[in-house]
Amino acid sequence: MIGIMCAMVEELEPILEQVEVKDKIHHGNNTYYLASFDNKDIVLAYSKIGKVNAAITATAMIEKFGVEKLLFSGVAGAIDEDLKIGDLIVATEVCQHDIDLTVFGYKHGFIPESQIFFDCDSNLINIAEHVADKLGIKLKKGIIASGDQFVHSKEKKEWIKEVFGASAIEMEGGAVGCVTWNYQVPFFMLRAISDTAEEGAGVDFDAFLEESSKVSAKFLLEMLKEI
Ligand SMILES: Nc1ncnc2c(CN3C[C@H](CSc4cnccn4)[C@@H](O)C3)c[nH]c12
Repeated sequence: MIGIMCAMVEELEPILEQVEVKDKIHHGNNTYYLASFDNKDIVLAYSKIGKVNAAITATAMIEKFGVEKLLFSGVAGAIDEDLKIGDLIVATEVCQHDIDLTVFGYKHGFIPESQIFFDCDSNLINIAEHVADKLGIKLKKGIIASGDQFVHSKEKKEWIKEVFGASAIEMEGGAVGCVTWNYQVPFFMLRAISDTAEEGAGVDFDAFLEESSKVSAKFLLEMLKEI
């Protein structure tokens, strides 16, 4: 079983429209859609915004639905200057920029018995690169940082870039990476840029959420054909 996760309903809708939904299961204040696509069994859900909600959904996908690969599709704020609105980025690693135990001598993003960075699955990244080549689509790869805040400040964005080397910013991937690392389930995350994460990002976000969600969804569905 392949799991497909998003954070917002707007990110999931363009995927749901393209798959054959067989059943809907309500669980833990989420709706899980059991579907098939390209003769593959998939379960889809949006978690709601933020790392805790994302962790709940990722855990349920694994524990209740037995997913063996978890793929995330959605939008993100750009940190790297070469990322423009509508561009795609695949996460090589994810982290949580709002974890701070530095007073105890730990690095930003570190929690004891855990790790700062969680690797995304190299096989799925390779498939994404193959699909991008086939479709002639530019696909950036990089570290994506998550935190429970919508970043709309150049100063904050630059700090996250300096401390974590992140190329993009969002609010769920780091939590999903932590869950999949703990359960040893392959994790892949694709995001399309919706804003610059600087002053005024909220306006861009509202304007480009739907369009960028479709960019990510379309690419993810192409990937599903190759998995
Ligand atoms: N600059 C940014 N910083 C942090 N995260 C992001 C994202 C990615 N998603 C979108 C959404 C913003 S919060 C939200 C959205 N709409 C209504 C309420 N909250 C949240 O799920 C994280 C895109 N740009 C980002």
